[in-house]
Amino acid sequence: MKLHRNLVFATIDSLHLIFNEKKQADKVLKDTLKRDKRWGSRDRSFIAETTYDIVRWKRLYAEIAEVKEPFDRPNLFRLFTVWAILNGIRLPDWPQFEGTPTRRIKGRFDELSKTRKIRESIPDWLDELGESELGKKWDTELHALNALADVVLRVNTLKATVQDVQNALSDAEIETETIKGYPSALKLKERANVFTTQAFKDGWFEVQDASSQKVAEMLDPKPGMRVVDACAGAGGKSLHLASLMENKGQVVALDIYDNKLTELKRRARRNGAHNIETRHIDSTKVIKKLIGKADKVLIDAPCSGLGVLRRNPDTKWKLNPDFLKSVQKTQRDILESYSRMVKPGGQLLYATCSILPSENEKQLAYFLNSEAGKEFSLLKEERISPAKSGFDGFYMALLQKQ
Ligand SMILES: C[S@@+](CC[C@H](N)C(=O)[O-])C[C@H]1O[C@@H](n2cnc3c(N)ncnc32)[C@H](O)[C@@H]1O
Repeated sequence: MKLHRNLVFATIDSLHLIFNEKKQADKVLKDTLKRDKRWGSRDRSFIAETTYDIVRWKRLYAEIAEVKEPFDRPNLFRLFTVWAILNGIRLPDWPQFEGTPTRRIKGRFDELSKTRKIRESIPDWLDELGESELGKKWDTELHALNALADVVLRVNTLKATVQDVQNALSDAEIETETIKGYPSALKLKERANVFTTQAFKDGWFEVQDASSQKVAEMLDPKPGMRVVDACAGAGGKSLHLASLMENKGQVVALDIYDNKLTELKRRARRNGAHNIETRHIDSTKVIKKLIGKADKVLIDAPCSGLGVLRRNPDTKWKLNPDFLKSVQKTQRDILESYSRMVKPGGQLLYATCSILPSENEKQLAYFLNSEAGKEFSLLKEERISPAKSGFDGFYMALLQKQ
């Protein structure tokens, strides 16, 4: 692979914004990729994949390069150099790469890789937490969470069949395959930008990991029901619920952030999902009005996001113990308060994209022992292990109200 100056500089600029200015990686890349209209898909992939790689391996690379945050420009180049050497890429004759200690980099990589928290590039506190919560399993889960995520699509059955989407993408030279056990999922055989395809613009599919597709399926909403998606965000699950309900009945999508609901409405229009009503939670009244009114309630709770590190590697560097504590309190509050929206005989599904029992099983046990939880019993639960499934880490528990 030949390194091109403007692509490497764009990568370095992105890393500066992510590491030093603490900007969100996906937003930074979205802006960076708009910078030059002449960049083709390979150029864009180089910038995005290299940036994500260096974010993912920040600790390992920084220790190999012996550099500390905040990273000045020469140090960002040192991180890039480590990435290039470890990926077997020949360095061009640029001043930034003069005197690169190739053998030392490889030697330090071998030496430092003996220590898990450096090899897997994770902060000390998070490594200790993972081990204390998951024991021996942490080793394999952590390793799996550093792999590159597949691109998985969910076919919008309101508009197309799996075969329709496969054919349309194949015409655009994007090959896909079905995934056993996931009826609406298609996996890309090779990474590609699917957002520019006509099928996407026409709302035939959404990009949604296979594990995430299990959530709405486990809730199993029926046409005609009233289903509340209590933490709807930009609506990944709301759209899936609407399609499982064949546009009949009502999906009430709630969130505390109105801008996310605005995005949800835009996506719903593209998807032809007409039975979604958004409501911004701007006071407790919004929940009160829905008490005892829902056949099914989905709580796709805010969480650490530890199950989706492959997709959002910068979460490793953004998470901190205080945030974790506060999000766990939010999870308990939400379960207690939002469970009241379920009507007698209805169902509640609690889900997170975390693999930590303290956000999952333990929250559920706490809820079931609380006053609000006494009316509920556990029907089934599922933990999706990134190591075993190859997809995102998720937890979901389905509860029945008496
Ligand atoms: C895991 S994300 C939801 C993802 C979304 N369901 C999807 O499938 O695309 C959790 C959401 O909970 C929202 N949230 C945080 N605190 C909340 C609260 N107290 N009540 C409702 N939603 C909340 C966040 O804004 C975020 O959109």
